[in-house]
Amino acid sequence: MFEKSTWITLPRNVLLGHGVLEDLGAALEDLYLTGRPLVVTSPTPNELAGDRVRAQLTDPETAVVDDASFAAVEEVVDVAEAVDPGYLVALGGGKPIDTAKMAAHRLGVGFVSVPTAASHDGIVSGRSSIPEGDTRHSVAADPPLAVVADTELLADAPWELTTAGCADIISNYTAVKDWRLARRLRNVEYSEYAGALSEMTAELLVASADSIKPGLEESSWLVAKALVSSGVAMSIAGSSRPASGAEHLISHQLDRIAPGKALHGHQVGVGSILTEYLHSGEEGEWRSIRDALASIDAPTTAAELGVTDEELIRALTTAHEIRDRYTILAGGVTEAAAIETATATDVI
Ligand SMILES: NC(=O)C1=CN([C@@H]2O[C@H](COP(=O)(O)OP(=O)(O)OC[C@H]3O[C@@H](n4cnc5c(N)ncnc54)[C@H](OP(=O)(O)O)[C@@H]3O)[C@@H](O)[C@H]2O)C=CC1
Ligand SMILES: O=C(CO)COP(=O)(O)O
Ligand SMILES: [Zn+2]
Repeated sequence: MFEKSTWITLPRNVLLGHGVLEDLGAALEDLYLTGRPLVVTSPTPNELAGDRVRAQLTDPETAVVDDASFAAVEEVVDVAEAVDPGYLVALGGGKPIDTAKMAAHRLGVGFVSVPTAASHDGIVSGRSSIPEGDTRHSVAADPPLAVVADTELLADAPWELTTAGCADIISNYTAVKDWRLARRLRNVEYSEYAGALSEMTAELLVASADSIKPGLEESSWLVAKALVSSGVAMSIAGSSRPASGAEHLISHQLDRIAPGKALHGHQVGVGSILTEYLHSGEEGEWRSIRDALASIDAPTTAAELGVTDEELIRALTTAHEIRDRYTILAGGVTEAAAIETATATDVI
């Protein structure tokens, strides 16, 4: 008997382009949302775009969070208790969007994603990435009901946020390799569609690398399209697997070992150079990944990330402890192997 089934949840409206922030009100109307809106944001995005967002909402309340954590989710839930919101509006980078995503899930309401930076592919995904103690959870939530990604706003953000988004996409290459490895060795459920979409997204972005330059709004357009596509791959998979493999584990570990030093996207990009080398050795594609990162001004070394060689090696040797996700790191990489990998790839 045939017993397979799937349930894919995707945003209903994706508005992407110059000036679309002014269409937020129309996008909300199209969703028939009712009740008070609660804007979940962080300090810089609130300052940059909070008033433009609130001007399109009826009787909005705002919760400003500083990070993506279970405590931040509780802060939002506390504000929501007084407001009884009908829906949330997530405004900012990956951290407020992840926080709002989880809070919306907790509160049983929908949310709309308004990114202020093209820095990560959680804009559309149905998962939140939340650190807790020695681990990092990929928490199931719902994707946004709508995404309003204004390329004018994204292009005004510091260039390194856009290069971080590019690197988060380039890391899909190794994430999918890890996913396939886990299917072969651990019989992990694998989606050909999600894997192919994730890889194709990285390929198309790398093919457009010449058009990704600071000061060009076109760059934000290209990167934001890729971020949406990668988020859809995660929604199809029902997991962050298509966009998060061992390179992400290394980045999550760096967040613990050397907090605040580098952006998520930049860390996963460097992680991808290392894990591609671990997958395929000297003859593998690690140079292509490094060159793709360099071509869009993303870091390719520990020094460019602002972390020490020792911190990088510690992250590489301990990354497998972060969560129970089978990757090329399997039971761990010895210090000698980590040093050889990082040296051979010029990461240290
Ligand atoms: N759920 C998922 O599927 C995914 C989740 N992620 C998560 O997203 C996070 C990374 O996202 P990222 O955006 O780098 O992190 P942040 O949200 O911390 O944003 C990075 C920095 O950019 C600032 N900022 C945001 N917008 C602007 C702007 N327009 N102009 C100037 N500064 C701005 C933020 O300010 P401020 O400090 O005020 O916030 C912050 O300092 C990680 O926690 C990662 O795990 C990443 C990929 C996928
Ligand atoms: O960053 C992600 C995809 O780019 C997802 O993060 P996780 O590794 O927490 O699933
Ligand atoms: Zn990521």
